[in-house]
Amino acid sequence: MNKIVLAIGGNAIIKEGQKGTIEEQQQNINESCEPVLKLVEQGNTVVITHGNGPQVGNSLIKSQMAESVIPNYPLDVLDAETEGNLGYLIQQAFKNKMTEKNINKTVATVITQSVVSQDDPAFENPTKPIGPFFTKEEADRISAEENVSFVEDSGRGYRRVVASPKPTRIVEKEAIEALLEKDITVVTAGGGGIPVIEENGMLKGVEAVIDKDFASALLAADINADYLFILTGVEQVAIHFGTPQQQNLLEMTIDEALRYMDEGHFPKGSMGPKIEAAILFLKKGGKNVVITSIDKLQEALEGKTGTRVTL
Ligand SMILES: Nc1ncnc2c1ncn2[C@@H]1O[C@H](COP(=O)(O)OP(=O)(O)O)[C@@H](O)[C@H]1O
Ligand SMILES: NC(=O)OP(=O)(O)O
Repeated sequence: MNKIVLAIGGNAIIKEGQKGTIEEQQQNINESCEPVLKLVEQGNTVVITHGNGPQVGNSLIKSQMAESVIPNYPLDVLDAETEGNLGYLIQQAFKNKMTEKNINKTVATVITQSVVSQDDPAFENPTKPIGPFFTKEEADRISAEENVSFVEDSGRGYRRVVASPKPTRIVEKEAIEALLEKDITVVTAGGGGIPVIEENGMLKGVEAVIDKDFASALLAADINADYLFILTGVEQVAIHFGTPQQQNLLEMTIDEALRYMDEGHFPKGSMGPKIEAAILFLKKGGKNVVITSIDKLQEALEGKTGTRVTL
């Protein structure tokens, strides 16, 4: 049977147009359980990673709005908060579904730290969209008042952007492997893990949000996963996305992917990192990487849909 890493986008947990209440997030996570549990029932070892873009952006707004009464928290601590609270919601939803189906397994969340380089140029060039979507007028007003940057996000509106350095090491990798050896379903690398730098061998949090696709690719390669599924809002990656010329892709080689990237088909804050993460996984020795939506997981595993990136 296979070891499968499933990376679930933060935008699948708070969907476009939703405010992000806990009930909405629980409902969305519940909907994700069925296809994932099917993999567990088939005997696969499953690792669930997830995004935190909408959630950590919301936490940042909450923290800033409450600043006059309680201390503001740095972004790494907010990353940790979202990794904890989403981990809780995910492990509870999966455990309940397993109980319903008489699957006697433990689900556990591992809070992870992801080491990044202090010199990563991403600190000077914020690209990671977080939080809610705003109109252009709202984004212009907020950026003038608060000195924060916004980008247009795949035709869905404007979102605040923060630095997103590349993870180089998952500190808690051995803990994850130990749980997998005990056949425990692991939820981990949430929000890409908490960004930390190493100074004289010591770890220290830094203010950023790691792309969970990169952290998932790194983790999947490090634990020798057979499959990395990058699950997002679309069934397949496309060129000319969102235009009348849109063409969905069942497969593309790394060279084709890099050419499409150069031609601007994969935006930096959305599809771009997924493609780069897929390439990273393959270059680190990974074999199978597919980008698709969670409801198409089984069909994608059978090669019928999704977009497979190949060497
Ligand atoms: N070339 C493309 N092909 C398919 N989807 C694309 C493309 N370019 C941008 N997108 C958009 O990017 C989204 C994935 O990015 P995002 O929602 O930020 O990821 P996540 O699911 O990790 O939160 C897709 O749902 C789609 O709306
Ligand atoms: N941290 C992260 O990659 O979050 P999203 O998947 O929500 O963008």
